Amino acid sequence: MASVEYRNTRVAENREQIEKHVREILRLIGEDVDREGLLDTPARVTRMYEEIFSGYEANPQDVLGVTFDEQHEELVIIKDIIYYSQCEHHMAPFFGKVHVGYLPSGKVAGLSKFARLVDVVTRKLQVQERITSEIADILDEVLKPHGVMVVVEGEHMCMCSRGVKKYGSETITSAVRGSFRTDSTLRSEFLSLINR
Ligand SMILES: Nc1nc2c(ncn2[C@@H]2O[C@H](COP(=O)(O)OP(=O)(O)OP(=O)(O)O)[C@@H](O)[C@H]2O)c(=O)[nH]1
Ligand SMILES: [Zn+2]
Repeated sequence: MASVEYRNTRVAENREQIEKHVREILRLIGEDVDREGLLDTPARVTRMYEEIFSGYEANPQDVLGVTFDEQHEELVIIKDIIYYSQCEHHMAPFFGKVHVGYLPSGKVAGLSKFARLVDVVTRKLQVQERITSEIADILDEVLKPHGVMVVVEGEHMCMCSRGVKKYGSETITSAVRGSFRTDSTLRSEFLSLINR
């Protein structure tokens, strides 16, 4: 599989209904839905949903695509993979970076596939902890490596723009599988390389 750009086809199928409901929300918050600036907003929001909720239809295992045999059994790190997601509590954006490290056991995946995996796991309603463990579990399942470690950094708009309003606070989550669980030197090597 080369580059497949996923879209949420359910959103496309239900376009009219979604647009109608967005328009209704605008009306209910006190907006003039007929003013010029808002006329195309329901359609724009619907198109945006096709994109930001495109993760529902992808099979994350397939996204890793072609894996190949390679006898490199030392640490491989793909760091600073940017993601944008929506928190399932408020439907507010949260975003940041994913760092992945793994110890291959004879099978590696194309580097871009890690970024594609991050895209499909994050482009749906999520919580940061689940993003972290889903990525670790999928890599563990597909590549069957000696070990995997995933670190996710995130800034949550539901904590910045509303509620506690703590702009700039950062959430860091990690998940370890296989040898990363028991080998603290390996974890330290991974952390020092992603923080260098
Ligand atoms: N653990 C976790 N919590 C999250 C994530 N995204 C948002 N939240 C939290 O989900 C919680 C929802 O709490 P509720 O008390 O039901 O909602 P709320 O009244 O809007 O809470 P406040 O944000 O404290 O005003 C909040 O504490 C959010 O900060 C996430 O990715 N992981
Ligand atoms: Zn939230």
